[in-house]
Amino acid sequence: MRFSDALQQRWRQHDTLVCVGLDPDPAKFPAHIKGAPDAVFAFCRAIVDATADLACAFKPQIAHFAALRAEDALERLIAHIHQRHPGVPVILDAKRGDIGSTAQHYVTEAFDRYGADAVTLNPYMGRDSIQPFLDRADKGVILLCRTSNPGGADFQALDCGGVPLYLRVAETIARDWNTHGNCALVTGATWPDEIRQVRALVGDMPLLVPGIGAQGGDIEAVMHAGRTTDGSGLMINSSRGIIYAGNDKDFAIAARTAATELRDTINRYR
Ligand SMILES: O=C(O)c1cc(=O)[nH]c(=O)n1[C@@H]1O[C@H](COP(=O)(O)O)[C@@H](O)[C@H]1O
Repeated sequence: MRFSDALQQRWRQHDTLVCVGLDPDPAKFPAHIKGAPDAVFAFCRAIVDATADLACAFKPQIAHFAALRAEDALERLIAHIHQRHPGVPVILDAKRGDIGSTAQHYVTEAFDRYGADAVTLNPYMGRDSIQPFLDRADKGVILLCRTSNPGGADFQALDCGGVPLYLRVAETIARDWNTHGNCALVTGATWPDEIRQVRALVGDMPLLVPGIGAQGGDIEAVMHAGRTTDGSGLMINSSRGIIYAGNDKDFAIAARTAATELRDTINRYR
């Protein structure tokens, strides 16, 4: 199934805009998992199995696996999600972007090696660096626009002919790059006014919104700024706020409780 169709199905039929971020950090694992063999996979699989019905997508962050030499665990985790929870799309958070010939290898990495349904990319090297991803019409291409971090404005908000650069990025992607309807944008939850401006430019294009929970983003403000007229259009990501909600034997139940609360809070403003 195309990423965009899978996402629509999760929003409509499963009534959730929650994206569960998978950012494994063994220092934060419960003691009984920390010492176990294959701890990264065991931890993430438990979170996935406890939250899949509450998720519009899962978003594993690749550096959290690669830094631990756990790429193999990431491959198996994505295969597990497809097998046990078919229909829940997986966004590989890799923030790639390079010249076209190298980009082709990043395409193979994300979609063929890892089997992801979508990938996060940095569009600031321009269209040719993204084209090989755009050509995979069934896959989601999620482009950094206005990131959640404090330094996000350093370059993204620079004046670009009377308009901040991130709005030029949003406008260009919506107008010129989205010919297959497979683009989405990253707009941080910490900047609701910017989300509102981006939404006004890009119609119903999906927005990935990280920055809820640990980074302090406000759900009500995000929903008012970014929801589409049918009350969807957003993948609201929480990573640490869900996966480290508990740190004892019941950590997966605690993650489920946190994801349920997030879904219900979001749905109050749809
Ligand atoms: O592309 C992303 O996912 C991303 C973009 C952005 O602007 N800000 C941001 O925090 N992220 C990612 O979203 C996740 C946020 O994690 P928490 O702050 O723990 O919810 C991390 O995996 C970040 O790498």
